[in-house]
Amino acid sequence: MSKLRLAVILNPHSNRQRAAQQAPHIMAMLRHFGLEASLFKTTHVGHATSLAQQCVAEGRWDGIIAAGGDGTINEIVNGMAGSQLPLSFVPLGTGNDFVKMLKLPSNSIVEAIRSIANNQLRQIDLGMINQHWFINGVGIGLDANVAIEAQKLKRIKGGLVYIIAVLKSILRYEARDLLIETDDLTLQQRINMATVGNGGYHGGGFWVTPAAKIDDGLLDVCLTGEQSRWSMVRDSTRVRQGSHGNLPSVTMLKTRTFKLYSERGVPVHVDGEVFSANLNEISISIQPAALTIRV
Ligand SMILES: Nc1ncnc2c1ncn2[C@@H]1O[C@H](COP(=O)(O)OP(=O)(O)OP(=O)(O)O)[C@@H](O)[C@H]1O
Repeated sequence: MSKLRLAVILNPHSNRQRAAQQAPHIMAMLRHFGLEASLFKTTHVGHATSLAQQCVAEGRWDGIIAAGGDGTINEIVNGMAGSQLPLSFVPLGTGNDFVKMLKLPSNSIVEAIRSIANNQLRQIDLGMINQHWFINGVGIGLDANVAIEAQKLKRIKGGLVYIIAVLKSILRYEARDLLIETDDLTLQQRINMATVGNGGYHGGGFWVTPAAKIDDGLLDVCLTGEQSRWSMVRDSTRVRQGSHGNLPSVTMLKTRTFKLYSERGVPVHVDGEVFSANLNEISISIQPAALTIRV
């Protein structure tokens, strides 16, 4: 069998610039496992989408490898939509929430590349929000506000950014009155946070939608109603373990479509990146078996 020819799209900016140093190691490991690969580094926001579009159009690749975090995977998926080209993953991000669904032997670069070389293909679902693809999930409300606050803190480095962003959001974010429509329900509720997942892990390892499967043709939704600031902090350990489903403030749902209306507007993140600071209408659907992956 001839060698697989793979295009590696690497975001050197992932995990606070640490991904940049991994490029030589990744290329050496790909060669070691008998794969032929070329490296394309992103130079700006949105670049991974145009690189993926270019790879699809060229027609000379057997697959693309997303080397970065969830935001990079999202950009690549948006450049590959509709193509049959398989996508693989070398996790280099901060949260790496999507790849947690793939149950790779460990989170190491070598194991990720070993599994790519095994050449097992599978079909997975993708989500779509207002005409934009997502692979892992959409966060609406407080957690999207955290992403917005973190973006504002450009001058502060390291994990402190997230601690400040979380504290500011818990202290200042106000729950919104939302109208939500799913396949079988219409709800009118004051909501602090809504997570719509294809994958199960969000916000850097929180198991918010623990029943999610990436190939079941369904979205998993977790709605959190208005609650005191103290109970938000207290319940966060339950969310990490995925055991928050029966808390009184939490509603879990499965659906194919999810529509939301908010008069005041809500902040939204998609696959961990800020999507909008204020949306009044959101329409989300699941597209079954929309992406082929090689993992
Ligand atoms: N050269 C670049 N300079 C600045 N930003 C970039 C560059 N290339 C890509 N980006 C942006 O970096 C964003 C974040 O990257 P990514 O999600 O891979 O890392 P992360 O945030 O550390 O990981 P995770 O999302 O898994 O927590 C991407 O959405 C992309 O728009």
